[in-house]
Amino acid sequence: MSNITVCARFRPMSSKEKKDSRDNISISSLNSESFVFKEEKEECTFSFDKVFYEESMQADVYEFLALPIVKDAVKGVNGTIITYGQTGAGKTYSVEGTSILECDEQKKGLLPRVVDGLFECIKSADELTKYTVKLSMVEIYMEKVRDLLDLTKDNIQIKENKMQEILLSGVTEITISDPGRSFAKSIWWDS
Ligand SMILES: Nc1ncnc2c1ncn2[C@@H]1O[C@H](COP(=O)(O)OP(=O)(O)OP(=O)(O)O)[C@@H](O)[C@H]1O
Repeated sequence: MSNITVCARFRPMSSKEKKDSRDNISISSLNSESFVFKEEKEECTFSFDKVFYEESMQADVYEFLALPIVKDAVKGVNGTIITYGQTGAGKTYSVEGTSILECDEQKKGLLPRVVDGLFECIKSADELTKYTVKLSMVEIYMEKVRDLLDLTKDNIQIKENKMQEILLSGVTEITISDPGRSFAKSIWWDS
């Protein structure tokens, strides 16, 4: 498997989209890695590491895409998860779920699952290894990095150290000791 995994996810169409949808455009599944996009007489096949179709569950996306990254992180390997897509495509749903405070197990997104998974992996790791879990939250807006845990830091600089690690200089880091606390803290800081 390569170092980068790229997946596509379809979400169910809204009632408005169903009403407005054009008959001359269709998407058909070939298998779990490819689909065919058809417009008029033109056909195009798209292939990914995995395609999550409309009926895919949040747990499927987590297990395929995020769990390997969580397991690697516990072994000291850096990982990143990026969602990309036009407005309304389903990025927030995939990452957070219907709400970041959502209790519905099925609809929980990647973020709460990653936090739970991280602590699960740490719990089952050997007792000789000591872990520290820290949380930072930033947003990039108009080319500036803003610290969401301290809004006075509105122009955080991205730097590289001698070990070629990318750092957000001066960003707020809070130490997290259990999964529940990470959300309580981030929500408390946010409000
Ligand atoms: N896989 C899914 N299953 C069911 N509903 C979904 C799914 N993905 C997205 N939705 C719903 O579609 C709507 C748009 O999704 P969402 O808000 O996640 O889009 P977004 O890409 O984050 O948009 P924006 O860039 O505008 O913030 C929401 O009502 C969301 O609940």
